[in-house]
Amino acid sequence: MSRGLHLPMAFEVDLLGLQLQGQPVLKTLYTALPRQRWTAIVGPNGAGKSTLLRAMASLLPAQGRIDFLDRPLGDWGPKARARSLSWLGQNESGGDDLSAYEVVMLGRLPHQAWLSPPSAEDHEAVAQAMRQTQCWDWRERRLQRLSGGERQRVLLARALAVQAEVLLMDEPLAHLDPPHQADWLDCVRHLTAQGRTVISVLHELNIALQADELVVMAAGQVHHQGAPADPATHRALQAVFDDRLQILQVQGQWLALPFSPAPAAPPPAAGDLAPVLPLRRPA
Ligand SMILES: Nc1ncnc2c1ncn2[C@@H]1O[C@H](COP(=O)(O)OP(=O)(O)OP(=O)(O)O)[C@@H](O)[C@H]1O
Repeated sequence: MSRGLHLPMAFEVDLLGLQLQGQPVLKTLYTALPRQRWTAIVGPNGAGKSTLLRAMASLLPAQGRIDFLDRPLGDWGPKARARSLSWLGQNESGGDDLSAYEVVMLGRLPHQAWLSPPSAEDHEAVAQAMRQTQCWDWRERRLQRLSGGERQRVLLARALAVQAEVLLMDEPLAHLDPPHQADWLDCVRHLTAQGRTVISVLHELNIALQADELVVMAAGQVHHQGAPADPATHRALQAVFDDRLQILQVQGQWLALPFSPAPAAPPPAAGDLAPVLPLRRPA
């Protein structure tokens, strides 16, 4: 996705940099993320993926320009932004004493007036989101009593209950088993079919390769942006992962397989080279 294209964008990010505790974490960086699509942000550990996503969620101040739905992010009021932009963070803490239902209801706060009780519409949105992520059956259980994967499904339901136009998700598949990863994929496809936008940071490259668009990051910059089937995207992925990745197509689906370069064969020991001769009794 290059500068100057006038497709409708969920985000246009033109950064001069972002520092954390005096350390430059993001450098000069440009990316435009299309609306009604699923974009996956990938790259090695420490590339700056979460930092970029947090800057887009207004959780970190960045130097430069971030436009959200064609308006500068800073021009959005907190409530209007919270209704339009849903956030699922990485390893989120808090809410441990609340029931799963109460946690998901927190996603409805941007729709509620101060101190007013949840409306029928709020309860309906919560029930729908909890059924979608299959956590309705344990809605009465405290968050602290749930396994990592169960907890993640509750937090995902909270993000869905917002019913925002754009969803930002940092490592949404953390702790999810393969069937629930597949359910997450179905959920994302359902959201984009409804006209929503999903932007996710993912480590699971085989899942990321099913996105509509990939942003490949390395060392605080966008190294490449393109379609998952584009050979240039494959080359970029291989480059940022130090060529320790093979990208193959199996039954129409792109797969990324990590591999170790074969260790050099050790030189043979002298004894290994000696011909093995049949022993003969001397005549
Ligand atoms: N609060 C902080 N203060 C200083 N440096 C930080 C802080 N948070 C993160 N960093 C550094 O910023 C860099 C980018 O971190 P970030 O979490 O954005 O990377 P990432 O690509 O999401 O990594 P990962 O794949 O490991 O989750 C890392 O080198 C990290 O050590």
